[in-house]
Amino acid sequence: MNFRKELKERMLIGEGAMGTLLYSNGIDQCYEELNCTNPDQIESIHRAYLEAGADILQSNTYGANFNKLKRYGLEDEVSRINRQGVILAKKAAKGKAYVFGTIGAQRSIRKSDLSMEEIKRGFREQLYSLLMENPDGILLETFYDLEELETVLQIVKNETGLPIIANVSMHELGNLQSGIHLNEAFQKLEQLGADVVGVNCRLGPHHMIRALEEVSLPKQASIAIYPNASLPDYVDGRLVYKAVPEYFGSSALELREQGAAIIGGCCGTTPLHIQAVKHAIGSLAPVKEKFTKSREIEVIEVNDRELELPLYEKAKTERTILVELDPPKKLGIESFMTGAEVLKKAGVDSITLADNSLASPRISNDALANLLKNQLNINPMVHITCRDRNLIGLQSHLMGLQTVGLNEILIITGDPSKIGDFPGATSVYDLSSFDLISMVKQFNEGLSYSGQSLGQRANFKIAAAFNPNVKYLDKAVQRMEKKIACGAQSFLTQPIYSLEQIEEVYEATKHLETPIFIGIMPLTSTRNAEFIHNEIPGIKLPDNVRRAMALAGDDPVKSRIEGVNIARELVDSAREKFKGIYLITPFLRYEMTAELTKYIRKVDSKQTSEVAVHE
Ligand SMILES: Cc1cc2nc3c(=O)[nH]c(=O)nc-3n(C[C@H](O)[C@H](O)[C@H](O)COP(=O)(O)OP(=O)(O)OC[C@H]3O[C@@H](n4cnc5c(N)ncnc54)[C@H](O)[C@@H]3O)c2cc1C
Ligand code: MET
Ligand SMILES: [Zn+2]
Repeated sequence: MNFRKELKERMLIGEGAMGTLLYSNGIDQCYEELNCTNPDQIESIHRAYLEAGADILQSNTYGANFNKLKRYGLEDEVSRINRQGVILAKKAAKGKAYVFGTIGAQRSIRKSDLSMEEIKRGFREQLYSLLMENPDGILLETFYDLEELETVLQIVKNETGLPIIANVSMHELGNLQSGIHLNEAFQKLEQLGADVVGVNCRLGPHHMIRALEEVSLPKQASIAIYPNASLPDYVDGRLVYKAVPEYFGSSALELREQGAAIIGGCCGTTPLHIQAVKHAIGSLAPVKEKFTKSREIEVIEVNDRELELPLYEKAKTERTILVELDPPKKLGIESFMTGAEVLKKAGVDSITLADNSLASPRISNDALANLLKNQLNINPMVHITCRDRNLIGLQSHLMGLQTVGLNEILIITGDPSKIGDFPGATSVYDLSSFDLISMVKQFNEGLSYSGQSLGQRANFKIAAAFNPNVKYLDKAVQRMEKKIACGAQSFLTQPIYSLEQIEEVYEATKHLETPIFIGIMPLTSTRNAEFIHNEIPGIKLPDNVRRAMALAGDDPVKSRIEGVNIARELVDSAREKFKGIYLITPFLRYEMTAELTKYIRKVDSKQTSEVAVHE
């Protein structure tokens, strides 16, 4: 038997599911451990697939790497489980089928914290264990992350001359997680030396066929397709797949027409599915040519609804004042709307609305932003955290904001749920602030997260957060630079309380062209000052500031005056060096931020007239 030769001459059939078959048999443990604890069961499943017509068996070692086995306390068993996996498949194959050593991705569909170094280490250990038992090839599967697959493929290429099947998994139809199209992914994998490039899992035959229609035949490599039985259904807390083997079989013919040379099955498939494939494709040869549908590139219109200069552009050349006015925590928006009106009259350029700041629920900021826009003709800035919405929610939210013309947004990670009123709530964090900034930039190019056309370009103006209240300012500046590289167009800082810090921020960021809005939040009382000084991470108030607030004591009027006076001093220093000022309204006390706004406008206009007199 010569795999590479046979692959060009006739269609080959792969195995079907192992994991979901064991799961549907009621097994709920580490499937790969069964290679050692219940070898007969694994061998008999391989045998059932062989009898159904499979030409390629794959070892039951999909998740048998250090990082996944560790979850079961089996990290010391990597070698034994993998070696035993190949031995069992060989025993079942009895020389009548090829046996490939299976290696599954370590990063799954969700973002994982595993570094590439950890992945490589785990991968190498698994690969060496499989190779000890002389498989006929290596099958890499369920790789949502192309970068991970490219990395491990290179390692296999360096370690062995055995045939390699490299299977990605699609995110949206035709696209991988990173937005790259299947056709390009196949070309890259072929260039790196995969004998077979393919797709497995997540989608059923229908979507695999549709995706292949836009994929051309590779120059050298062959194509493998391992669809799931169907899309999964969620019944009584378990994932179940519709089992229609005949449909699976007839789909195999279409997959062949679209270029597949190997057809197997992934989740939800059974020996009956593989038998149906065998009946359908018999001993046909793979196609040598095919019609490739051109990719539908929808016309992306440029959205030209720009009415005002974006805030980040404005802040490059003239004084720009943003004031944060947070949505109320209770129903009833009278004082919020009054506050917004007062701030508008005071001369703010925009009102920014936090997204459930401090991880506690507030009236949704997009609803209030809409009211501000429509009722008060204010162009608000909407904060968006990565905490409360998953990848679906974030994309839908952005499309909604774009549709109603709320394009000024501030992207932040978001305070974690555990600090807020519902500490048990999930902090989603499907995306980091860097990822979300990149995604919005991609929206502005007319593409969704996974690279599908949105039909139009969005026109978001992307602000990001800069926290200078950290031990190492240079690290925070590096994060800014990374955010700029992702697409950030301006920065708003955490509140700053000392003149020295304004100077430090200026020195540390003066090389950047991206405008910075310096955050200033007036203190409201001595208690407020002491809380910030003693409990808020990273913030230390200068002694004179704490003393001044303490002198005002419990008197609310004196405290307000003192709070505004201290903020004025900070404003004076900030306005000399930065055009952007970001005033944060404490506890809906908008009269304080309105007073500061008027103050800035007044001193600016005074300066302008002084300059005019000199001229
Ligand atoms: C202008 C502004 C507006 C905000 N609006 C909201 C809001 O609407 N809703 C809300 O819930 N929260 C809000 N926050 C709070 C913010 O989400 C938290 O401060 C969050 O922890 C940091 O988010 P980020 O996007 O600035 O940080 P990112 O740069 O995305 O950092 C994320 C995490 O990385 C770590 N990190 C950051 N910098 C460093 C560093 N120098 N060294 C080591 N680790 C680091 C921290 O753990 C941090 O939490 C706002 C903050 C700012 C500055
Ligand atoms: N081949 C593996 C199995 O059937 C891959 C599953 S994809 C999550 O268990
Ligand atoms: Zn699968």
